[in-house]
Amino acid sequence: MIELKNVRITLSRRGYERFDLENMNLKVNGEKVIILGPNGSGKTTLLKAISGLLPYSGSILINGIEVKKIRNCIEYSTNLPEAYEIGITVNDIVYLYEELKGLDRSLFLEMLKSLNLGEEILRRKLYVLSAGQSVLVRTSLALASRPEIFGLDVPFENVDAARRYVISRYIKEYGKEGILVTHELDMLSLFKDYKAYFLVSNKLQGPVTVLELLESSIVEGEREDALLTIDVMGKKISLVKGDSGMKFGALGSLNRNYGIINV
Ligand SMILES: Nc1ncnc2c1ncn2[C@@H]1O[C@H](COP(=O)(O)OP(=O)(O)OP(=O)(O)O)[C@@H](O)[C@H]1O
Repeated sequence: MIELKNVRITLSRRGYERFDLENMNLKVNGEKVIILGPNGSGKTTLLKAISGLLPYSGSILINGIEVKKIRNCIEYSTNLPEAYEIGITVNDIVYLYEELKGLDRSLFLEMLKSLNLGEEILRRKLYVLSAGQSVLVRTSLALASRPEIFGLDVPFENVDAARRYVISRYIKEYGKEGILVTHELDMLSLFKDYKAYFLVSNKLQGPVTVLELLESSIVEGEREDALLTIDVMGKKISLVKGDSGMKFGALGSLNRNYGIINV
């Protein structure tokens, strides 16, 4: 189980504006959920904190244990590059992860094969792989350790259409529960029974099931019959059943959701 209670994460680098996520609350128990949200809304930041890669205040529990106290949580795997980019070859990472996370090498090799990635990739350093190859290798590494829980950041980014389908099959097959961050609306229809949350305007809003999302329309303002009302830059947008607004998947509707079109 992943549990976030009043989590606050502050990113600051000298000379850059500060970025804060606060009051993040979430419970993922025996299910896989999707987090959607505009560029820069903090999805990766949230996943990094859940993966033990960033400091936070409040509480992030993986199976009841505070993440900052866990050195290597065997039940949890992530595809975040920070967990792998240590300047060694994919093969060395495989050895390391067999040791550290119980990675199943033969499952990993089977995944590479079905993704049509030759084994020569094992001899290369992760950072010399193409963007798509890197994400496929990291996602396969995360899933081939047969984690109980996963946190996957944009596993379809830079991945071609054929391989997206292969990787989504593995995402569905492995891990009892987890968080999947994606922008790829085309892929949502493969995850219809998952719950979706929106990270917009510094709020984690939801859930609504992906099926409801795909069948819903977006209207401006608050509506009593709304499946979900989202705050987007101080304005309210409601997801409602039926065709009274713009269909969720229609051109422009997500833009509204993400606050690009001024409503
Ligand atoms: N070290 C840092 N110091 C200050 N701000 C940072 C730092 N790292 C990231 N940020 C900022 O934090 C915000 C959230 O970044 P994050 O990568 O979590 O967004 P995201 O929702 O995953 O975006 P995308 O959809 O583009 O991947 C961005 O505005 C980013 O510029």
